[in-house]
Amino acid sequence: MTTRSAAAGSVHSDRNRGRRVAVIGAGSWGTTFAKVLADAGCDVTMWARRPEIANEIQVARRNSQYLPGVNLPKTLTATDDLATALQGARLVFLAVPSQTLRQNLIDLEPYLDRRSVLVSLVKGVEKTTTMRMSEVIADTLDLGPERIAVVSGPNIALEIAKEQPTGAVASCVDLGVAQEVAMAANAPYFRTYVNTDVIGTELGGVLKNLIALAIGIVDGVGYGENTKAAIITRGLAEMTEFSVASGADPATLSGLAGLGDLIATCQSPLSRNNTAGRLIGQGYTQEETREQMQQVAEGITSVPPVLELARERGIVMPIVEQVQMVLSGKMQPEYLGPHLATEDDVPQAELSLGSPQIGRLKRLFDRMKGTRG
Ligand SMILES: NC(=O)C1=CN([C@@H]2O[C@H](COP(=O)(O)OP(=O)(O)OC[C@H]3O[C@@H](n4cnc5c(N)ncnc54)[C@H](OP(=O)(O)O)[C@@H]3O)[C@@H](O)[C@H]2O)C=CC1
Ligand SMILES: O=C(CO)COP(=O)(O)O
Repeated sequence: MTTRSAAAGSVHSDRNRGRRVAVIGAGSWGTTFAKVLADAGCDVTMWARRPEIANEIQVARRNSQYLPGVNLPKTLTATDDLATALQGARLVFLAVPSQTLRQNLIDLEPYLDRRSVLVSLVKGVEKTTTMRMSEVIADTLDLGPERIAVVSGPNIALEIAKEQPTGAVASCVDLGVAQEVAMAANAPYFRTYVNTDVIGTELGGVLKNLIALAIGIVDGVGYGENTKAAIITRGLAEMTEFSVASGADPATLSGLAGLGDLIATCQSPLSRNNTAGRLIGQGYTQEETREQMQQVAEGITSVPPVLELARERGIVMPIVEQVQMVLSGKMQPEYLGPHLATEDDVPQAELSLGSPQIGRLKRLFDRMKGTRG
């Protein structure tokens, strides 16, 4: 079968001819995004922290650990040396775990061109600071917002690596910079749109992971489509309320970076968050689930900081609250639902909460009464 990138010929390549970009991180998303950029005609160098991964990409055009069966473009190069990866790169795409990003930025700063734009592909929140990734970049590198962009959307890596068509949003407060990022990431099978709502675009990617965990949990329990549809619908309401309270435009949450990504992640068995939730719903502990997962499931780490921010902002997130209770072993997975469980719903023996927590849940439940579905 002719691939879309081969069929499209040089139209995309011409627009990006000579554009040097770097991708930091060679897991499933870093490698896939590097392929998108290369198929869009950019001159891409990936950085892998393990030399054997860089070597396999460079020599065999494969990353067999993260993208089995996928051939990578010949124009893609890889290295385990940060200075080489960053040399001359105007756009630097970051595809590392959210909890390591700060240290990765500290490591790469000496080699960074002061005119470079940093583009986060990461969908998590820093646990220790509750910062979004664009905030971590600004904080660590002391960059202005016009030098920081994010890309997010319904982007399950393996599907895109196989050139199945989809889209994403590139966002920066400077529309010109968002357009530059989008131009670099427009491949025949990957269309990148633009907006200037960095907060909404970024939070869409963070929050959908938490709802996907809830979907996985009820799937693991054996509940069907009604339960999942209700969780997705109410989940989107939670995502939107939280994001708007954080400064986002609500329209962003009904676009590719919100609803689009929510649907993809909640429906796909390839989603790591969905998979982690399913294991927990089947009765594995959080620790056992982490051990079984070979890849990053950002949602598990993001739950506590998101709830902390929600409380600060006076936002009620019943589904995320319940995910937290299940993850911490305080509620059995079968009691998770689209509404907030209270002690009236859950037999006391199944709910190992202290009385302050029950009081909090009751207060949240009271505030939920009359909420539109
Ligand atoms: N996969 C997907 O479909 C999508 C993922 N994302 C986001 O992309 C981000 C990266 O995830 P993804 O590529 O999927 O994760 P993977 O689990 O596939 O890969 C993780 C990558 O991070 C590297 N890594 C781990 N620890 C460190 C560290 N301390 N310093 C530097 N690199 C490290 C790993 O290197 P090593 O192999 O050496 O361990 C590996 O390259 C996440 O925030 C995720 O939410 C966004 C959209 C889609
Ligand atoms: O962000 C993603 C899809 O857009 C990938 O989701 P997972 O991290 O759950 O695999």
